[in-house]
Amino acid sequence: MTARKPEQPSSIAPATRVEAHDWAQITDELNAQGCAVLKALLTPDECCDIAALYPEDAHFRSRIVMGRHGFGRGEYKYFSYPLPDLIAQLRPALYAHLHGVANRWNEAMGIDIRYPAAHAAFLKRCHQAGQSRPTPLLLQYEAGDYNCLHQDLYGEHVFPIQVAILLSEPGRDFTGGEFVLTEQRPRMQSRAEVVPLAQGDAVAFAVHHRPVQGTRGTYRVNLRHGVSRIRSGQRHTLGVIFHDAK
Ligand SMILES: O=C(O)CCC(=O)C(=O)O
Ligand SMILES: [Fe+2]
Repeated sequence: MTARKPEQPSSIAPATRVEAHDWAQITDELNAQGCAVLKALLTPDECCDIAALYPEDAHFRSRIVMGRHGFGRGEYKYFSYPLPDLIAQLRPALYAHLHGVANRWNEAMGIDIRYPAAHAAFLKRCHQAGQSRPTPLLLQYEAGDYNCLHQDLYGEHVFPIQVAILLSEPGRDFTGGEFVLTEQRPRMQSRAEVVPLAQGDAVAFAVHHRPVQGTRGTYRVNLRHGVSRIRSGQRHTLGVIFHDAK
């Protein structure tokens, strides 16, 4: 007789794990700070499995060497459709919890675009406008690499929140390489935020702008994200962007 193995977190469907997070708190954090962390969204095994896809070109539509474009140093690859199962499940599950925040941000900023409840419906809108190439990406950094501050805009249609998942363990797999957000406020100096992440943690953050409640009403701030220099080792990230690309 074989002993039954206790249920491993990795046997729980990713969409179920998304549900288990405290979305009221994540929503509050996003509204207050423009970013929120989802602890242990992926298990260490899942992180290793996804990072191990990097050399397997059959999963990807293109490879970008950041130094060639002035994006920093390091490289990344965009997945092709169909996405690996785990990513294909996570993307709509995360979107379903984020579209409400996105709609309230647009309302507060006086933007009349609204996002449908289902990711498939939003993707249809992107695809009909010619944005049909998948945007989930896998990034790989070595010692000395970094990712310059940027915004992931790929056409007219933009979902205003994206998610990045750290696949490597800080201190063990790499040092340095902090996830950084900057927020540019109108007629004021910029604010920086460093987001501490452990392996498997996800950060949800504003893609390009968000509303901030000031004393004299709501104003719009402009955000960028990047990664500080990797001091040693190797760092992998999974990027989940909800709009597709031209
Ligand atoms: O490597 C990171 O943490 C940032 C990745 C990134 O720029 C993205 O997911 O859009
Ligand atoms: Fe990015």
